[in-house]
Formats: sequence, C-alpha cells, structure tokens
Amino acid sequence: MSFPAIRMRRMRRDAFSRALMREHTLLASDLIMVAFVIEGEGQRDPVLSMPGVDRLSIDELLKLAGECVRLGIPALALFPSPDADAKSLDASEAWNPDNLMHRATRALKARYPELGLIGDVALDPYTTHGQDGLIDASGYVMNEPTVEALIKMSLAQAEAGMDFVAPSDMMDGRIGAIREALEDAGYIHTRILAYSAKYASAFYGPFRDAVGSSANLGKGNKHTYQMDVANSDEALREVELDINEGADAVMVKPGLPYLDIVRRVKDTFGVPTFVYQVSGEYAMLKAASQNGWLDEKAVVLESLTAMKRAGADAILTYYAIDAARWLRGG
Ligand SMILES: NCC(=O)CCC(=O)O
Ligand SMILES: [Mg+2]
Repeated sequence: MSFPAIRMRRMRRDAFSRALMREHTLLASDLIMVAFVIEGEGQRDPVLSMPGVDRLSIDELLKLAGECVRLGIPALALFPSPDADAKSLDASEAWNPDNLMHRATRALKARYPELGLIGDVALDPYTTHGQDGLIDASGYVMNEPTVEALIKMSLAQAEAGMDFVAPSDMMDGRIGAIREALEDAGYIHTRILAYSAKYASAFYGPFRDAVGSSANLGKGNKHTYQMDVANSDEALREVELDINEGADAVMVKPGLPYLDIVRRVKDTFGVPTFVYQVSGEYAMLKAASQNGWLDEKAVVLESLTAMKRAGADAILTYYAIDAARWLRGG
C-alpha cells in the first residue's frame, strides 16, 4: 500500500499529532554543564574564542553550580585553567591535594552535594608543553609513565570528592589501571567516564585557549594518542577495551561531526554513552548567531536533540544552562 493511503504528512499536520509521534525529547537532565576554573576571587575571565563563556574563580563557579541545580542539570564537568607557575614538565600540580581543582571540588560538594561533579583527568593544563602526558627526549608522549601520573591524579580527585574521574588523555590501559587503584584505595563509588573515542580534532582550538595550553602546545599536535578523524571501527575497539577495563560510561568526542560513532557505540555496546559538544562547535554556533546568520536557540536545541537521536545518554555542552532555560520556555 502506498500513496494516497499512506500520506506521511497527515501526522505532521497538527502540533498534537507531531507531539505524539515525537521519538526523542531533549531534557535538562540530559545535559552536563562545562566550566573552567581559575584562581582568585570575583574573577570572570572571558574566553575570547568562546563569547559567553568565562573562566570562573571558585566563588563565581558556585553561582554557576547553583544555576545548574535550579535548572535540573544533573552534573558539572570541571576543567582547570591553572596559573602559568603551576605548570611543569612532570605535571605534579595535578595531584597536589590543595590544587585549584580540588579546592573547587570541596567547595562545590560542601554547597551542592547533589550536583554530580566530573573531573578531567589529563595532564595538559599542568604541563609546560601542553601535551596530555609526560614526554621523552624526542617529545613523544610516554604511555606508562603518563598512566602512573594519571593514577595519582585520579586518586587525588577521588579524595577531594569528585563523583566521576574522566580520563581524557587516550593513553592505553589507563582505565584499568585507574580502576584498580581506586578499588585498592577504597574509592569503590568513584565512577569513571572514559573518553574512549576522542579524536585528534581541530574543533578543540578554543578550549586550548580557555585552559591556556594552546601557546604551550604551539605547532604540536596530539596525533600519536588521539584518534584519526577518518576512523570508525577503531572507535569500537577503543570503547570495548575501556568497558572491559572498568569504565562506567564512555564518551565520544567531538559531538556533531561524530554522531555516526555515537550511534555505532550505542548500538554495539548499549552502555551509558556520553557525547561532548566541544569548544569549536560552541564557537561556530555562537559566531554565526552573533552575526545574525543563524537562530541561536533553534540551532543549539536542534544540535543537542540530534545528539540524543544518535543515541547519546548525556551531552557535555557549554550551552547546558542556556539550553535548560530555553527548554523551560525562557
Ligand atoms: N579534554 C578536553 C578537550 O580536549 C577539548 C574540549 C573542547 O574543545 O571543548
Ligand atoms: Mg583507549
């Protein structure tokens, strides 16, 4: 049977039947806000390549966290933008119990214990060269020594009260090593969000401005550990390894250009699958909107809905607060 018995437009004719047949609904509870933390008090330091995003001192971060709680956003992902003097070759500031990240975690957990906190685990904010790991004389990022550092970093975050440690470094074997260390230390509830399929993407540019690693990274790249943008089967292998090593949730990153990967991961493994709408995606949508070329609210909600449609269970986005407000009709 076909036309005219089947008219696809019948169900689209009115809002009520469009609502009834809608397959996916974006909710505030799908969103994870992303924030950059800096030293100081009363500081809101704009990220020039991400208009509308500020690096926040801890007191300002608390206000943003309060807004997340009020809007029903379940979690906040934290990235530190430490002062230049906190950077070193061995990245040891990363596991200093009193570092910026851990002070922020304790302050947030004291004020908003119900707000989930996701801590970035990678060395790039703390290294003088801007790589995610420790380098040898040739500049190659060394796997095992980096994993040892990431273990120390994860334990320190767990100790500070982080709910999720989120290794974003793409070293081999780090999920298993971190999981074992957490269990041995008694942090049996600390979740691991594995950045499993993290691509060597040019869409991270504005983020590197935000955490202050772009100047240090210079002309360097991360091709020896992040994935080739041309690959898809390889992402499934990465995800499978991380699940087997003890990840509680896996991540695909970036978002919109990689929704084919999200769909394959979700269909293949059926595990909690998160996606990251990265800084470059934010910058594109924001710049076009500021020029009057795109309708910001419409394109942001469309992009986030597309991520859910692709199978994402949760979405990290710099737009989380805006989107949650728009979803409330604001
Ligand atoms: N680990 C975080 C990144 O590498 C970049 C995120 C972004 O571009 O928003
Ligand atoms: Mg891996």
